[in-house]
Amino acid sequence: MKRIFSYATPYKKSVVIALLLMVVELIVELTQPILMAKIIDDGIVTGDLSTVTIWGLVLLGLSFTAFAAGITNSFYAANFSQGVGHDLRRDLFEMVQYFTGDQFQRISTPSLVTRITNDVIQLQSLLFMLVRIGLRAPLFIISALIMALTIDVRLSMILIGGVPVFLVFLFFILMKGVRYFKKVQEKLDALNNVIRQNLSAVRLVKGFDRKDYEEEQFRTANAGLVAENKKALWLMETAMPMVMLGMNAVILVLLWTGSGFLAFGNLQPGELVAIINYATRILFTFSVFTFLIMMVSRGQASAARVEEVLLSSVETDRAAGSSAIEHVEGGIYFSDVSFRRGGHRILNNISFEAENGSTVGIIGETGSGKTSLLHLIPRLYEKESGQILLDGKDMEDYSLKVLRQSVSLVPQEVQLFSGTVRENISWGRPGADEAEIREAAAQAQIAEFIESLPGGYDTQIGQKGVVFSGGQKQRLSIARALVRNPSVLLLDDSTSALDAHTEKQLLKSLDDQSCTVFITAQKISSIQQADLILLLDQGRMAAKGTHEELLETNAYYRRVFESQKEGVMS
Ligand SMILES: Nc1ncnc2c1ncn2[C@@H]1O[C@H](COP(=O)(O)OP(=O)(O)OP(=O)(O)O)[C@@H](O)[C@H]1O
Repeated sequence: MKRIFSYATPYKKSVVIALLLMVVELIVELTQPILMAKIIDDGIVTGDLSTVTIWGLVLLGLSFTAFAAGITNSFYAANFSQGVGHDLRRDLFEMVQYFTGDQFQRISTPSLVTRITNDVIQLQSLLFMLVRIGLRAPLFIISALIMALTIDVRLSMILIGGVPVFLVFLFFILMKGVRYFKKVQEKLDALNNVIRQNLSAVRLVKGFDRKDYEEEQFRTANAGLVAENKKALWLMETAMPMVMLGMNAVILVLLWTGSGFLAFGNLQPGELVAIINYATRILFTFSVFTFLIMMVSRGQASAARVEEVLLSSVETDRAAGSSAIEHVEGGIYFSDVSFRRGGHRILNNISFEAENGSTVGIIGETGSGKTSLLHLIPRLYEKESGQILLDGKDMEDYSLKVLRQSVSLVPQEVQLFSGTVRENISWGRPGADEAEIREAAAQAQIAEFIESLPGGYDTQIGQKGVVFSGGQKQRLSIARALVRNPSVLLLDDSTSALDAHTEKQLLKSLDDQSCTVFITAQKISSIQQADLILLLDQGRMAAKGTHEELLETNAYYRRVFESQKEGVMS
């Protein structure tokens, strides 16, 4: 919670004003029973109507003051809580932009969505209630007890005796509540996960006729959320009546003892009314406390989840580096690099050198570690051991900003955005001019197709526009990477959907680029012309060299090449 509270600093003024107004409300509330006692004892009992009128008017005036203070307090409390919510969402979103692959694996995407939206809303509500009644409730209980003591010590002791019992009970509820609400938020993550998976694979679900299975998954996740919510709410809903029951018992004891004191003339009727009034208000405050405890329980669970993301900054800051190196040429050197994920060694002692401006082909069976190797270059993942040099300097000496501006990755799963073709290409480098966008499209061998569209570069892509084929999408995403003028271009199986002719043209065009190009592929023909070919086998470097060298020295490479050649010819 500490980190969350630090977000209150810019809203100090709102908090201070809200708290001052809360004190006004508190003072009025505390004086009301005393004024009532005065009206009864000095006015009603003695038949003095003018005392009743004067103090009655004072009571009315004070009530209006409390009303105005309450409304204004709400306004400042809202200003404060909404402001903190806004800042939290902003920082969480920014933090996620710097997340490494491992961090995304640790906190899933649906969970991040829940944290940035729902968890922040929980915290906003908690902060609002804290400023509105959070301090007022305990302050009122303490001051009301003191006021009651000034009226009658004997009766007040009965009241004071009941308070610790309630506090222990409420603490127990708080501890249980935090556990329950943590589970509620986890179930919400699980439900979001099911919805996200279903929506992103909606065509697959229809194609495979898996609607019933998906509905069952949703029903289970939905029922899980309801069950945890019920548990948490049941806890809170039983706590409130139990507090009421206890406090009513205390009031009964007060009335019974107080009537005895009245009969013996040891107490004035107004004094008994005032003490009962304080007791009733304390009772009400305890019931508000129960509600507040529910919010604190829920807020604490949410705070822990939000802070987990915010505290990732330590990791991110470390990864971000603080180097002054601004320019990247593109020479890459791997020395004995190993990489581990989910407890498994994915890459083992990989070593190679890619000269600046050269083309490196990476080939190997599915799951051999090609994608993982590429992801180590822009530091989307962190290596376990070994050394990666960029232009002869340790990769970790570069700031993430410079590194990722110089290295362009075209991922295996192509991602286009809603918008025009032009916007999709210039997304790679905002500010790229028309000539640069067209040049990147030409280099990616997609310019001709774009120009054949009725809207040209203004054609809308996606649900409301043209749907591109797999190969067109691949080329568009290569254009998006090329418009950045990268020093290192990483193509992860990005030519797999192209026909042989287009692929050849594209590879030739890439060969003319001055950047270092890494291409992973299943087909040897896609990387045959590379200056260096890396053959991976279960995360190990099985062989490396040019196509001719590998044909000569590596039987496995030769066999694969022959079988692929036959496949093409047959
Ligand atoms: N997040 C992860 N957690 C654990 N293991 C992973 C993770 N991502 C990948 N792996 C494993 O790492 C190995 C290498 O995966 P990688 O995607 O790098 O292979 P690849 O050669 O690119 O495969 P493909 O040709 O199918 O794309 C695989 O065995 C895969 O199961």
